[in-house]
Amino acid sequence: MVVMRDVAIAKSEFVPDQKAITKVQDFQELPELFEYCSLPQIVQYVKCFTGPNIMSMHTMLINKPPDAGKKTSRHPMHQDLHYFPFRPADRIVCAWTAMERIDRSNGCLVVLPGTHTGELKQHDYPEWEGGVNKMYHGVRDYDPSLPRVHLTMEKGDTVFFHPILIHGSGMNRTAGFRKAISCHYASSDCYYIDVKGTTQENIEKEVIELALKRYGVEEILLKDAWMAKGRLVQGERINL
Ligand SMILES: CCCCCCCC(=O)SCCNC(=O)CCNC(=O)[C@H](O)C(C)(C)COP(=O)(O)OP(=O)(O)OC[C@H]1O[C@@H](n2cnc3c(N)ncnc32)[C@H](O)[C@@H]1OP(=O)(O)O
Ligand SMILES: O=C(O)CCC(=O)C(=O)O
Repeated sequence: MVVMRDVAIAKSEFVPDQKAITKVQDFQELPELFEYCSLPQIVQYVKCFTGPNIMSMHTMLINKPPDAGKKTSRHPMHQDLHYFPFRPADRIVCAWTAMERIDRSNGCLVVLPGTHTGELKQHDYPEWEGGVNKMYHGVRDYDPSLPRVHLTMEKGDTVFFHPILIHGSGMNRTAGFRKAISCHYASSDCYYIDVKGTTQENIEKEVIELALKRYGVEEILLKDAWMAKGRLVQGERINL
């Protein structure tokens, strides 16, 4: 499990530690939270994309904090496939469930409809004055005039989306912590790719640096990190 703090709040001396938490990632070994990933109400839709052999690859409990005034609570527009060294993209899907009412005031999801039919684009850190959270890469070039949809969701509403869909989320302008839970699923028939020489090389480099710093692990590839995180939800574990 990785506990992540908002960069602006983590660097402030005045905020109690737990008030800085922006997300808990990789909860696949925590039964109470992992129950979300196998809920029949969710899996019945996931199966339409993955088929019967379903792996959970990435889990997040997102706790977007009240913005500290630096706009770091925003999540830049990105494509999740940037982080994933496995394919095909059409066999990967994200389920994202609102744990309370989420609208523009507390930083709802923003999507660019139809972009899932495009290509994976180059991602980098956005040039934001107030700082950017670690590994929150954004799409370098997308057409800012494309129509945007802000997803207002009620507690328990779930959205399912493709890993090439360009999406992000806005600033939390309220005093509350905006909560959502999500799981990225993939078919266990998916296969790993080598990201060397691709646009994903920069995220692999960061993951390798983090693995060395946090766990003292040397000589890993992006796919090794994912192999360790993946967990079977249903069916048979094949390639992943
Ligand atoms: C990899 C899979 C992604 C899947 C795709 C889904 C889309 C996404 O969610 S993208 C975002 C993914 N982000 C991540 O996975 C990041 C995971 N986070 C982490 O690993 C840690 O929280 C990490 C490395 C940022 C901080 O680790 P932690 O052990 O808490 O650090 P800590 O010892 O307190 O602080 C170390 C330094 O990092 C800084 N820091 C703390 N939090 C952050 C942050 N959010 N961003 C940037 N710097 C930070 C601290 O201020 C400190 O700086 P300094 O050395 O200058 O004093
Ligand atoms: O919950 C959010 O604010 C955005 C989550 C997201 O886009 C992601 O983690 O990929």
